[in-house]
Amino acid sequence: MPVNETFARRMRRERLHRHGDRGLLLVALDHPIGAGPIVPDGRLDPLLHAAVHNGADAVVLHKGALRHIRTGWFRGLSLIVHLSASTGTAPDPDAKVLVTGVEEALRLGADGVSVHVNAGSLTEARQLADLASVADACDRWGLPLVAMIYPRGPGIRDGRDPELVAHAVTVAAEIGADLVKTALPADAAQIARITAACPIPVLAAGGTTDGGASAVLEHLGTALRSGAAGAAVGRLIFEAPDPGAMTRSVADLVHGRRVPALV
Ligand SMILES: O=C(CO)COP(=O)(O)O
Ligand SMILES: N[C@@H](CC=O)C(=O)O
Repeated sequence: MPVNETFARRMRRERLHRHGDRGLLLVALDHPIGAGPIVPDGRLDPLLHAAVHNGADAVVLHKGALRHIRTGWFRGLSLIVHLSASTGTAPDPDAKVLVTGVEEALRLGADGVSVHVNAGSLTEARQLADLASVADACDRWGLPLVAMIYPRGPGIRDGRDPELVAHAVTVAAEIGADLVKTALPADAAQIARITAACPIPVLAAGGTTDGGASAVLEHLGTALRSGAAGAAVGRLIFEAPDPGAMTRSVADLVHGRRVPALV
């Protein structure tokens, strides 16, 4: 436990772990602002159903989505409200901006908040300042903060470069995040080095499914065996023919540390 953590923040951070172990599975549904609809009928409730019944600990949502889903899911799931956004069609899609704040997230019932920062982007300075102001508000309110930080920008050739990823997760910890989510490299030894050097738990992002679902599951398994504290997974789950079964496969890795049945 960090020595200067308040009772409220510690309680809320511990409560994120719905399965009583050290692993954390966040189902990330914060993609619609960036990429458009993620379900053909606009209904997120079936994905929430899949998450709550298959081992997820929390879901990540933008505030507007909360108007269109049932509250009952959160008897068995925690809610992380995502505070930042950009669209994929923007002149600079890497330029994330804050679209709501910590007090509003608390009014909405959040158990935690998340902020995305693209380290190396043209607007990195402003994104770091935004993360820092959210971290200060989280300190005031005792709310857990997840930093989603990725090396991304005009000078970044490989966003999974181990040196860049190690630096990025360190930035998140130094600014005051409780947890950091990033795209980890493929190599187990590099992941182990990154997670060992980072003072806060590192969550592995799922990432694109262009190489097939099995490749993403295999990567998540490697990350979890190499020091990742959990996973934040979106596309792998909401693009799956059976999101419930896919959530279960990831949850088995996160909570059961079992090698997945490849789908
Ligand atoms: O945390 C995430 C998005 O915010 C992870 O999403 P993907 O698995 O689609 O990369
Ligand atoms: N936060 C991630 C994925 C979700 O939208 C990103 O912006 O790349």
